[in-house]
Amino acid sequence: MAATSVTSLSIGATASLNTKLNLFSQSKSASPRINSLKLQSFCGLKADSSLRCDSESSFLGKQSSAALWRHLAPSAQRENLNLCKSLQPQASYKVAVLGAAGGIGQPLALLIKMSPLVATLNLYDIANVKGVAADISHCNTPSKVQDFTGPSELANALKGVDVVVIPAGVPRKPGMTRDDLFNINAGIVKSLVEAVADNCPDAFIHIISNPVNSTVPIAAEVLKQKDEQIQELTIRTQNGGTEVVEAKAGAGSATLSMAYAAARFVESSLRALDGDSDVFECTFVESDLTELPFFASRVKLGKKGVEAFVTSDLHGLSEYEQKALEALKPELKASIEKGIAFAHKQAVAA
Ligand SMILES: NC(=O)C1=CN([C@@H]2O[C@H](COP(=O)(O)OP(=O)(O)OC[C@H]3O[C@@H](n4cnc5c(N)ncnc54)[C@H](O)[C@@H]3O)[C@@H](O)[C@H]2O)C=CC1
Ligand SMILES: O=C([O-])CC(=O)C(=O)O
Repeated sequence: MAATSVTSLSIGATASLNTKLNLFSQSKSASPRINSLKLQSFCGLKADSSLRCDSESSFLGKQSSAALWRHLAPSAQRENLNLCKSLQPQASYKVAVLGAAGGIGQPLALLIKMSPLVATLNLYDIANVKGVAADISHCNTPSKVQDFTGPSELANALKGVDVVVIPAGVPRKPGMTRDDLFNINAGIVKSLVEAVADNCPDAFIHIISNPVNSTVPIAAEVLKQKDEQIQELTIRTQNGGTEVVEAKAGAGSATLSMAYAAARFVESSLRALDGDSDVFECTFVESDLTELPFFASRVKLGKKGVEAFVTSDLHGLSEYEQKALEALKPELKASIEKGIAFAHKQAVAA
């Protein structure tokens, strides 16, 4: 039997594009490290709009909850916080269970459905998840339950998710070691974590699929590789024009790809003028998406030009993206001001 000092491991806030890889393990006997602001997370079974601090129905149980409270109360007082007030849970988080139709996935989904902190519970599996979701959705707690079946629906299951739990894969049969599961479960975990990195890179990821001593490192590696790929891709995108100038070695800059992009924009403009209500393009344009007066934005085109901005594009940025956005602002601001000053000067001179 493979050595397992751990029974479940978690990876927190992983592919946040800044190598912020945070691994920690929980043995069955380990006591949880608790941040007072996160105390409400431990009140999961209480599906009520308000919680008592000595909640008996916490996942921690009555004694542990009381011990936790004794531990936290002095520091709460020191910080002059009314912890009880801060324990009002709000159903605002999105959780996904991948492998939700399985032996662990089903009761896990049911238990998560009890949490007052969950607004949306996405249940994903390669089969049989519709019935599970329908069944669980009849529990009258606040969260909305959605089902997703098969790889084509995986990305949608993960969009905007805050916490992902992965009990997908095969379990042991008598006579098997956990390591015997490696050949099947390694690939499953790899592909699921790749999808997490692509769709909710800042989510907490909890891996249950065995052998965890290998599947957690697989997940960590997948996330690191994705991180490197994103950085490479960002630099390549920033230098796209230079790549062509250098390849043409003095014979000009981008012409074919630019003509293609412009022709596509013309076609989109014509469709918008023609009344098509589903025309979206990216363009550097006067915009109030940021504090800068112009910004490259995805816009909806209509008969009168730009009809709306897709504001959601700037929501949920990873730390890497947020830093990159802040870093570009001074240079972009200077370029915009230079253009405006030039136009003013010309107007005065005329
Ligand atoms: N970390 C730990 O302490 C423990 C880990 N486990 C492990 O948890 C895993 C799940 O165990 P059970 O729920 O009993 O197994 P199960 O066979 O009942 O459920 C697994 C589920 O995963 C789904 N699945 C398979 N491939 C998938 C994919 N590519 N994407 C999404 N879903 C997929 C299956 O359709 C099934 O619904 C096993 O690997 C088991 O060894 C089990 C107990 C404790
Ligand atoms: O023994 C298994 O295969 C499942 C497991 O990891 C556990 O129960 O600790």
